[in-house]
Amino acid sequence: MTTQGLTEASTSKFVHIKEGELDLQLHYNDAGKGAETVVMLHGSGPGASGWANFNRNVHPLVDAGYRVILMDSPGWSKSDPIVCSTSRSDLNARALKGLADALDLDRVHILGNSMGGHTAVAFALTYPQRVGKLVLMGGGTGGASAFVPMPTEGIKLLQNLYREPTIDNLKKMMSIFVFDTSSLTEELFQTRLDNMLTRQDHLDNFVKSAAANPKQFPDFSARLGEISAQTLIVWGRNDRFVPMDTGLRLLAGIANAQLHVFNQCGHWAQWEHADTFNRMVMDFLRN
Ligand SMILES: O=C(O)/C=C/C(=O)/C=C/C=C(\O)C(=O)O
Repeated sequence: MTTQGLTEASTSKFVHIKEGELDLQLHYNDAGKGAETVVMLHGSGPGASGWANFNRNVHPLVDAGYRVILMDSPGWSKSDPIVCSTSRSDLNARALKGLADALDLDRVHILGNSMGGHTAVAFALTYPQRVGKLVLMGGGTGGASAFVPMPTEGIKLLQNLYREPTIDNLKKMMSIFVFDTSSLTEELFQTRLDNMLTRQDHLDNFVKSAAANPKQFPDFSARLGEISAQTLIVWGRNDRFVPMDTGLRLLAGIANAQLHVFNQCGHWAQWEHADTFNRMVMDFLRN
């Protein structure tokens, strides 16, 4: 199949899920028709969505023969709003279980970015039989860094942007989000700002959630040994949001893991180094 014509609008779908205490509508994008499915999970920034995070990764994977599902987590984009006062990683994992059940997907590969990585690990710990391979980028577990003060400078800017969603605060955050800021266009800023402001309820709920439970992403370090899935960990050496030693903790804990570190790369490896990243992921999934 060739991906010409695949757009956010042409792949956009909704589903109602009931999973434990979760009873809500999820938005997702569904692209490609392969026998194997790759689920992509976005990060926690304001205005993030599956399509915003992975628009440089969907087409190559669809062309390589995979079905690609982008799940918008509860509280983001076109999915229903929610206040989370417990573990956001586990809440998202339950949402993914509901989505996988609704789509009749027994087993999925999961590619998670930042919060999406935390969610992928939570899913692998709770539903190990439903996981093929894992790709974790700039995320996988919460917990303290041995080297960098927490919250990091990036997370402080992200939280500030949730509280005051202005173009200036967006630009401040984005200025340390990626390594090469010359790749950020006014169009990208404007799209992201529009995404954020369309859902003031999501912004308010994120702030409420953080007030109710500042540790939205628990530290899974002690349980990483339970994960048997083959895992590719990808990090940017210049990540100022989730520090690189989190990747080393994942590598130490997950037995079948390998780590790739991109130089000159911030928190968005899948976007900043998209071509190499896509080749690496396809090679990892294939072998
Ligand atoms: O605080 C954490 O551990 C996780 C932070 C994130 O998930 C940040 C992600 C930001 C994006 O991916 C974005 O597109 O804004």
